[in-house]
Amino acid sequence: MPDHLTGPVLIVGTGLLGTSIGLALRKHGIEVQLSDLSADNLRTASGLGAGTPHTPSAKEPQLVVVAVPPDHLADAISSALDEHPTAWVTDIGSIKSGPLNTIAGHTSVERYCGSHPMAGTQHSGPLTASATLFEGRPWAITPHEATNPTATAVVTELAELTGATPLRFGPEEHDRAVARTSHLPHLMSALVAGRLADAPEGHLALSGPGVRDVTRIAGTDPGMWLQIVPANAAAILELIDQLGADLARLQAAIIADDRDALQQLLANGVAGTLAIPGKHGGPVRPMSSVFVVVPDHPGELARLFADAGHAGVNVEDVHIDHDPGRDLGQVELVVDVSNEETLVASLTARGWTVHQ
Ligand SMILES: NC(=O)c1ccc[n+]([C@@H]2O[C@H](COP(=O)([O-])OP(=O)(O)OC[C@H]3O[C@@H](n4cnc5c(N)ncnc54)[C@H](O)[C@@H]3O)[C@@H](O)[C@H]2O)c1
Ligand SMILES: O=C(O)C(=O)C[C@]1(C(=O)O)C=C[C@@H](O)C=C1
Repeated sequence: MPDHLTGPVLIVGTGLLGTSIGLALRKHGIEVQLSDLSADNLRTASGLGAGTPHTPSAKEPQLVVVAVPPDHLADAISSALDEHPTAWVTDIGSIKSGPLNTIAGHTSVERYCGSHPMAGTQHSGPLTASATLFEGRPWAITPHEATNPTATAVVTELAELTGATPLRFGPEEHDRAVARTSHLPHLMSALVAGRLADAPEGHLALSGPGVRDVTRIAGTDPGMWLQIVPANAAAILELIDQLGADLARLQAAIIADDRDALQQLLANGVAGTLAIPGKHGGPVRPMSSVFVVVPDHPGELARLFADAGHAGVNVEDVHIDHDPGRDLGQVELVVDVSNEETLVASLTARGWTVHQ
């Protein structure tokens, strides 16, 4: 077996993640075989061009990527090691220690190296998959003590080929890290969104970008999270304890109108947002938002992006808001702060209504 990624790659589980990995690998001409318990998802993924359904006569895979729901990871990794005795095996599940502990006694466990791309959306299933899902995102590579170094190298190459940035973590360290960066944020988003579900009539008409930013991920199908949370309970509970203490401090500060205490809690939040690394794991670059009023007609967004392109400005992020009751939308273009004035001048000259 070559010690770098040549394929074929067998993807087990053709949902959002599995199909996105297949699409990204096909762009590099790597042979991708697909399998799934759901014949519908398998058909959709292969129809989208993520690979071809795996058959018993298919060429032996060099690498198996297990992309099934968290509760089924250990069984699927173990089956992959049994059924493909010459293949390296990885999984891309959101938690690493539990599945590893279950398969630790497998006679071929050295062929397994866990991994976890920090990329996703609030949707599941193959239909919303994208070849570019992983671009610029971190991808944890989590070898265990007995992992063969070639398995680690091949899985690292998988992450790189999809455009992600591979980062090495031990499995337990990984689980503690994602409790903070993924699991707690998801649960808090769900709790804040839960306060909206029983809002008095009419109040939600005042939903601006703030509440949308905080609650987007709460819209995810709870199925995956019902499996992730118990699998990382200890690390999540430790953070909930800390957060509980913060909430008590916040409550006390508000009751006592203690501006200093309130300032400290808010400043901590600012420090937290600044600590998040930028794209590709680089330092955070200062960004600016340019808001553009866009008529709610076909083709207007394409025209706006083309005009931003003419200005020579790279749009780093986009958010779209609809103005309730009006035939207008507001598009927030997030750009490097050094490009803000150029973009505003260029879009204004081309007839757009722009706010900063
Ligand atoms: N969605 C995300 O944001 C995200 C991000 C990173 C990692 N992950 C992890 O990736 C994995 C897949 O998540 P997803 O969002 O693609 O889920 P998904 O629900 O979109 O897809 C899961 C797929 O696995 C199939 N499946 C279930 N059990 C199977 C089995 N035993 N054998 C073969 N196929 C099986 C299902 O039919 C489905 O097609 C999960 O372990 C999740 O923790 C998800
Ligand atoms: O963007 C999103 O929708 C996600 O929540 C993706 C996200 C995360 O960043 O927390 C969710 C769970 C996965 O294990 C990895 C990525």
